[in-house]
Formats: sequence, C-alpha cells, structure tokens
Amino acid sequence: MIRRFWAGSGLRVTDTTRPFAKRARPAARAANRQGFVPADAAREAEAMKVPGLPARIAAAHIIADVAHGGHRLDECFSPLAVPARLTGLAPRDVALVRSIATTALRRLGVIRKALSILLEKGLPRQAARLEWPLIAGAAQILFLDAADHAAVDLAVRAARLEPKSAGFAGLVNAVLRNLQRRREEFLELAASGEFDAPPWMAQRWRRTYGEAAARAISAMHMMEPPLDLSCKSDAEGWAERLGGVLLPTGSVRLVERTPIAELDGYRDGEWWVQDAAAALPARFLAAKADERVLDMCAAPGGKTAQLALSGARVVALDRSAERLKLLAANLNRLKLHAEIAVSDATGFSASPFDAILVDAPCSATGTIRRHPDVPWTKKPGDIEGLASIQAKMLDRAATLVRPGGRIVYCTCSLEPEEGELQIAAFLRRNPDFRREPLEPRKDMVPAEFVNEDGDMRTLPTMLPHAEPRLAGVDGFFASRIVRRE
Ligand SMILES: C[S@@+](CC[C@H](N)C(=O)[O-])C[C@H]1O[C@@H](n2cnc3c(N)ncnc32)[C@H](O)[C@@H]1O
Repeated sequence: MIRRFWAGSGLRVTDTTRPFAKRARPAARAANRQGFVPADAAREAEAMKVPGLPARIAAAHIIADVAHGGHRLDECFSPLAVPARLTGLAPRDVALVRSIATTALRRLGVIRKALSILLEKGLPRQAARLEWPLIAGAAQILFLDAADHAAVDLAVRAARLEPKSAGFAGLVNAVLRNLQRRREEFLELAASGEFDAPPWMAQRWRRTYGEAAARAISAMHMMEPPLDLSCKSDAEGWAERLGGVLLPTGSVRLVERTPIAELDGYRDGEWWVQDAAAALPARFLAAKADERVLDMCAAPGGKTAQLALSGARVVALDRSAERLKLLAANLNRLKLHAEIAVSDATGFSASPFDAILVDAPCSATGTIRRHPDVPWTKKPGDIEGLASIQAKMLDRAATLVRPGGRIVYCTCSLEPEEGELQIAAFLRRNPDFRREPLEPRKDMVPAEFVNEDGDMRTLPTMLPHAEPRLAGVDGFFASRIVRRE
C-alpha cells in the first residue's frame, strides 16, 4: 500500500497554494469541512490517554480549521471558538498546540511543497484528511524542537483513530520518516524563501516594492515577532522594569515569553499590547482634552485607549458587538473611558466631530508575522472588496468631521490599494480635503517611516536591530487629511 501511494523519487512542479491532496468531490469536501475528525468516541477516549496525542490532534484540527475552513487562527484559541478544539487540554498542551499550529501556518507553503515531493501522486481521496496530521508532523520535524520519533509516532496514532484513514497510517509513517531523512534538503528549500507566501501575494509585493524588498519582507514573516507595549506613562521606566528596550517610537519592546497577564503592570492597567507601528496613527490625530473624537473601527481598542488617554471625549464605534465587549474590558483594565456605539460605520450619523480615526478593516497583510494564517485565508479578490468598504468609510468620515477637523486613515496592509491609492482616490473625490503631511520631529515618527507624500508607510523590515528578535514592525499605512475651513 505504501508503495502504491508514496513515491519519494523525482521532483514534480506543483502549485503549492493548493493542498497536495487530490481534490475531493463536493460531497466528500462537505464531509471534510471540519478537517481531521476521529469518528469513534470510545477509541478516541482511549487514545486521548497517550501523552501528547490530544495536543497533536488538536493542532491538526486547528490547522485544518484555518487552511481549509478559513477560520482565523486567533479565533481558534478563543474560549468561544466553534468548533472547540482545546476542551480538556492543560495549559501546557494548549501552548504546544499553539506552537505547532502557528509554525505549520508560518511555514505552510514549504511544508506543502515538501509533502508534494514526498507524495508524488498526492494523497488518495479516502485519506485526504491525513493532510492535516501530516502538516502538523512536518512542522514539528522541520521547524520545532520536538523529538522526531514522537512527532511521527503521534501522527501515525492520530491517523489510526479515523476509520477512513486508519488503513493509511503506514503511509503517514513512511512520509514523515522520509521527511526526517531528507530534512536538510527541505530546510534548504525553506531557506530559498520561494514558498513563504501564496504566489499571487508574493507577486503583488514584488510589483509594489521590488524583488529584493519583497524577499526581505517574506523573510521577516518567517520570524516570531517581539511583544510591543504602549504605556500609559513612563515608558522608559516600564522598559527597565520589564527587561525590555525603549523604541525610538516610544513603545516598549520585549522578547519575553512570560504570559502577558503575569507581567508586572498588566493587572494595574499600566500598559497594553500594541505593535510599535500600530501605536502611531492615533498619535497623528493629536487629540486634545475635551475634543470630540470618533474612533470609527475601534475594537478591540488599542487606539481608543490612546485617544482616551489624551483626555478627549471619545466615541468608540464598531460593527461587532462581540469585539466591543473586548474593548470595554480592555478600557476597564486601563481605567480609561469611551462612549461605546455598535453600528455599521458606513451608515453612522452624529453631530460633527473634531477628529476621526478610520482604522479600517483590511487584508492585514502587514501583520503576517503576528498572524501567519493571513496568507492562507485571503484570496486575491478580497483586496478589491476591502478597498471598496474602506472608500465608503472614508467618505462617511468626510461627512462627520467639522470644517477644519482632521481624519487619520490607516490600515495594517502592505497593499497600495488599501493605502496610498485609497487616499489618492479620496482626495480626488473630495476637493474640500487636503493632506496634512506628517512631520517626523513634530509627530514623533521616525523619518524612515514617512514617504515622499508625507504619509506613513512601514514595512516589516523596518526598525532593524542587531538582535533579530528585537527587529521589525507591522506593515502599516497612515495618512492625515484635513477638511478645509
Ligand atoms: C483593524 S480592526 C480595528 C482595530 C482597532 N482600531 C484597534 O486599534 O484595536 C477593524 C475593525 O473594524 C470593524 N469593522 C469592520 N467593518 C465595519 C463596519 N462596516 N462598521 C464598523 N466597524 C467595522 C471590525 O469589527 C474590526 O473591529
């Protein structure tokens, strides 16, 4: 059986954006929708006693939920996640699941390529679900410190649990053992960077930023990002207390892996987690005490906290009531206040605001270091759809700001349609607005972040550091525009 399906010889050029398993028919695909599912409850209960197996199975499920089901990785780890994959797991196992799933998604392109080389003819249709434990196993063997034999053994046990794929457990064993033997070859393939992002996405970055910069961006996406904090006050003091560094932007940067809630100052609401680039757009609004400010896409509230800290009267608007609950909890911990409104921003009306922040929903391609699921859950057509929503939001903001008032528009995207081109089109449509260019010194933004139009454009390659774990920022765009008097 192994010989029939597993042919380790010969390279085949494959489109690595597609799963290497043969395409299932629609009915089979519907059955697979939940990913890899052990069906027999009694055998599953018995198997769950094998140390490490429940975590490996949960990781395989979550990889499938993201790469096949389109779920966001973060959501899979929420207590409200549907389907719930982490029920009954100890915190240590949850951490292992997170590590396997995050690594597998960060390296999904090259893992799929390696498996397509090893499984020249793809997986047989009946065993299509084995794609996920294979990917989880490969992530451990190639990129994590886990013992190889445990990764192989547990993937084989996971395969045996599912009646349809049980007969292919030997195939899983053979593929992963071969992967282990050819590790150096596949690590070289990984180092080439050729498979780090779906081709359509990588091609966009090459077009926008050039070949070398696009490669460097992809290389940064393979790195675990540091943890950045925005402090209510005394950032220098907090950097020292938490063993971090104070960045030129004013954020505190840690490489610490301590759970956030256990860090000094968390419970007292002295700081919140916010990428260093994400901390800048709200600052460009320069909100003053008692000004009326609208945060148009506010949840979970990182930028609302900055605006509230200035003493402004902030309305925190978001379409998602669920996410606004998070915002309320965050503000509560920080002892900050904002008025909360659940509404679709494109239809929102109110009396005029002095200043508006439009932190619009976007493709989030600037945050791939933090969210390695983004390349595998986005489709090429998404960018056009998001750009159209962003344009509607900007046009709505234009009607809500007083003459002389300002708008800061931002997205955590690397795509010009959601940044540079979006603002250029807005200014063409709205001659009663002008851009107010950012000034590095006055706006306290590194000159390297400001483009020739006076907008902020950050890339993950910026803010380099001799210690690679301290380098980089999210890819962000921000522009400040003012309504003429
Ligand atoms: C980039 S996130 C905002 C992050 C937030 N500003 C922060 O700093 O924590 C975008 C937000 O837009 C919200 N959103 C999406 N479409 C919306 C709409 N039509 N109206 C209002 N909010 C919307 C989403 O629910 C999401 O919370």
